[in-house]
Amino acid sequence: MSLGTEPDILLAAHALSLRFGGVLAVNQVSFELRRGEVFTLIGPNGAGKTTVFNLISRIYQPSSGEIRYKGQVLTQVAPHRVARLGIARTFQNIELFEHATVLQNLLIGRHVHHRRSLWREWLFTARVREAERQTRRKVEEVIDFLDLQHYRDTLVAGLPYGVRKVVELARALATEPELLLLDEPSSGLNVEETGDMAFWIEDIQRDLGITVLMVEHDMSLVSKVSDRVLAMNQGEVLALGTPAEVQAHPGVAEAYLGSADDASSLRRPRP
Ligand SMILES: Nc1ncnc2c1ncn2[C@@H]1O[C@H](COP(=O)(O)OP(=O)(O)OP(=O)(O)O)[C@@H](O)[C@H]1O
Repeated sequence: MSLGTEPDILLAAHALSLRFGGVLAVNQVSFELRRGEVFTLIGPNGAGKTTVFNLISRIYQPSSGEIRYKGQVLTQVAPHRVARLGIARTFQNIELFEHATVLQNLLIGRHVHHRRSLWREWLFTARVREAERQTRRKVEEVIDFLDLQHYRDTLVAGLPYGVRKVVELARALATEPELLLLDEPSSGLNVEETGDMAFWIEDIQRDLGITVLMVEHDMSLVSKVSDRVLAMNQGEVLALGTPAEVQAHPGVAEAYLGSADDASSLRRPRP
C-alpha cells in the first residue's frame, strides 16, 4: 500500500524539511499517526516541534517532503480547507474571541461546516434551519462534555485562564474533528489544572475516538496521556516510542541537558 493509505494510519509525514533562511528548522522528519492514538512531540526549545505542527495545520509549506492525511496529499490542500478535512487545533496562547461568550465562540468555530450561499441564508430554507439545529445540538453536547455549562453565557474576557484553555479545546471539538492538534495544552496551567487537562485529553481519546497530536513540555502530562512520543532535537527525530522508552533514551536526556530545559518536568510561566 502507498504511504498514508493503510486503514489504521490517519496521517503520515514523510521526510519533511523546512528551512527558514539559514536555519534548518525541520530536517527529514518522518512519522505516522495511528487512528485513535495520542501522539506527542517533545524536545528542548527550538527543536522544531511547533514547525512540524504548523506544517500539518498548513501554516507552513515544507521545503521538501510530504504529508498524507487519510491518503490525501495534505501539502497540496489550501490552508483554509484543512478544517473541513476534519483537522482542528488549539493554540499555545489561546485564540478566542474575547468579547464573545463561550457559546458564541463555539458557534463561530462551527462555521467550518457551513457551505451555504448568501441567497439561501436569506431564504432560510428548511435545510438551513436543520443545519442550525444540528449546530446548536453539537455545541451544547460539547459544552456538556467539557463541563462548561456554568460558563456558557460568560464573555471569554471574564474567564480564568484555566477555563479559557478548556473553552479553546471546546471550540476545536465543536468542529467534530478526526484529528485534534494541541499546542502545549498545559502551558500557563497550574498543577491541578494540568491534571484536569490530562483527564479531558483521555476522555476525548476514549469517548470520542479522536486522534490527538500534541506538542507538550510537561513530562507528567506527556507520560500520563501519550500512547507514543516522538522526541526531536535540532530539527531531527531523536527517538520514537512509548513515553517510558523515549524518556529512557540516552540521547533525549542529553538533548535536554544541552539546553536550558529539563526533561523531567518542564513548566512554562503563564503567558
Ligand atoms: N517563522 C520563523 N522564522 C525563522 N525561524 C524560525 C521561524 N519559526 C521557527 N524558527 C526557527 O526554527 C527552529 C525551530 O523552531 P520551533 O519553534 O519549531 O521549535 P520548538 O521545538 O517548537 O521550540 P519551543 O519549544 O521553544 O516552542 C528554531 O531555531 C527557531 O528559531
